[in-house]
Amino acid sequence: MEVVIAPGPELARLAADAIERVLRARAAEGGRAVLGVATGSSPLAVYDELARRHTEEGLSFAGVRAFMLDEYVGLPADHPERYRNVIETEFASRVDIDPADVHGPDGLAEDLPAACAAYEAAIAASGGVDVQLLGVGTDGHIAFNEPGSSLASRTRIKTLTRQTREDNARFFDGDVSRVPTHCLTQGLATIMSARHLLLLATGKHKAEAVHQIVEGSVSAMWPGTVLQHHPHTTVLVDEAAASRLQLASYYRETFAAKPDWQGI
Ligand SMILES: N[C@@H]1[C@@H](O)[C@H](O)[C@@H](COP(=O)(O)O)O[C@@H]1O
Repeated sequence: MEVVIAPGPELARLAADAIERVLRARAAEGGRAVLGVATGSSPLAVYDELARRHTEEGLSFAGVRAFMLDEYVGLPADHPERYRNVIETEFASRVDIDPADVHGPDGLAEDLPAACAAYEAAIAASGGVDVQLLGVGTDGHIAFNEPGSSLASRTRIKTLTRQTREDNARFFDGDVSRVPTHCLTQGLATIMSARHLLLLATGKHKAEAVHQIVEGSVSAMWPGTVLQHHPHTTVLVDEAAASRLQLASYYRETFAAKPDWQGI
């Protein structure tokens, strides 16, 4: 696991660099990159940077396929907080990706388990996710894999914890009763199948989760700790989110000594 401690705008640039590298490498070999996209506030600066590179530098997302991490169950199709709409607003509509290439679990399906299985099959059929953006909940959840999630889980229905619903109430006029109670989420094993994981966390409220994920024991109680088993995870954090890391000076020295060509 590689830990990078830097100011927010620098983190967004590094994440965009990693994504751009994959896009260019796939395009050069005549293939199609597969991008894992996430909701929440953490990836927003990355989408801003990717949109800027698209507009100002001609970075193209034509042919790129995107897979979302999760979706609320039951939010109406036109609800602005439906994750499909959030990704459309924050990312897809700002670049040249084909809307038909943006996929998410169908939280309005009549048969939700079948929708979860279909989503797993679609990810597999794409060849798998090249680079996956991730945020983290204050309780250490990634996507919507709440504490107690099986480390071997695949896309499925989950019940949201009170904590997550309270955290997300800010997107629903501060009214927790309007936050859906259920979601469909990629499982931890689904996320672990991606080739490169980029976890972004900023702010003091993420410090404990970041500490657990990077330095704690692997446990379903802190679902993000499963990332310790991934061969290529990059944890991008600002000073506040890094404030509980025991080996912070080691991570800083390691990154500062890294040659320019190595990237993240
Ligand atoms: N399902 C999403 C997660 O994917 C996200 O990581 C988390 C943290 O969001 P934020 O980045 O806004 O703190 O929020 C939600 O629960």
